[in-house]
Amino acid sequence: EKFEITKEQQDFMNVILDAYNRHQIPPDVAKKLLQEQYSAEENFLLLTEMATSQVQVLVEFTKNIPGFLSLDHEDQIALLKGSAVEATFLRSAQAFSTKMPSGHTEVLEERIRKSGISEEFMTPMFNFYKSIGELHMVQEEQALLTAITIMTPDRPYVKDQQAVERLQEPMLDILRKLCALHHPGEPQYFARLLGRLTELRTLNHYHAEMLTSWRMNDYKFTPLLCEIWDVQ
Ligand SMILES: CC(C)c1onc(-c2c(Cl)cccc2Cl)c1COc1ccc2c(ccn2Cc2cccc(C(=O)O)c2)c1
Repeated sequence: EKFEITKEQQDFMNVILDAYNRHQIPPDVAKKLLQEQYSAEENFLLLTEMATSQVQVLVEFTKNIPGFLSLDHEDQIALLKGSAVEATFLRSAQAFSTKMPSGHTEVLEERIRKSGISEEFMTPMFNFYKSIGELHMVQEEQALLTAITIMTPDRPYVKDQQAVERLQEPMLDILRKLCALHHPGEPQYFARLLGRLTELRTLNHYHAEMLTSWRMNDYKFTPLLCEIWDVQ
């Protein structure tokens, strides 16, 4: 049956979901959101800490995606570097729309709005957060969409794109079936999810500009962020 999730697909899904849930931003980092006082510098430092923690979470999650560790090592790095910003946008969108305890969301939005990011990037960023929130994704869909984003074959410097395609395709098939299962009344739901992946790519461009403007104002990043985002 076209939409029947097979036993091995269910097992695969459980591996991805367990990895997605096991690696969370440490609660003390999320808690700081409420405590630290407001200033552009303080907000930037908090967001930098969250982004750094998010990259560590991302690396651990990625290592648990079946097949990732058997890829060429340089391709593993190319996939992580190529997807880090998109995966963080997805994770931060999900933090906004579901997991954050009430009250955190407003504080988080406030801190992002006052962290030295110029107005022109706020609109696309918060439009994306809104468009993800409106999808009401279940956890499995969130976890799979993140894994699919990471396993994007046409990232810069990926040598063996076919090997990445072979890992991404089975995940797209499971996602298609999950969408039919969890959103029976919306036959276009799967297509809408994939549309978000296209929107994500445009955010890479805005993010590169955000980095440039922060650096021009002498904001500093952590070594891990400098490495994954190729700055400094
Ligand atoms: C270096 C820093 C200023 C930065 O540069 N670009 C972005 C940046 C920005 Cl400003 C937006 C989107 C992507 C990036 Cl990289 C950021 C801030 O990055 C983050 C990273 C993670 C974020 C946030 C916001 C929320 N989250 C996720 C989150 C927070 C708290 C709890 C949980 C949880 O899972 O429990 C998750 C910001």
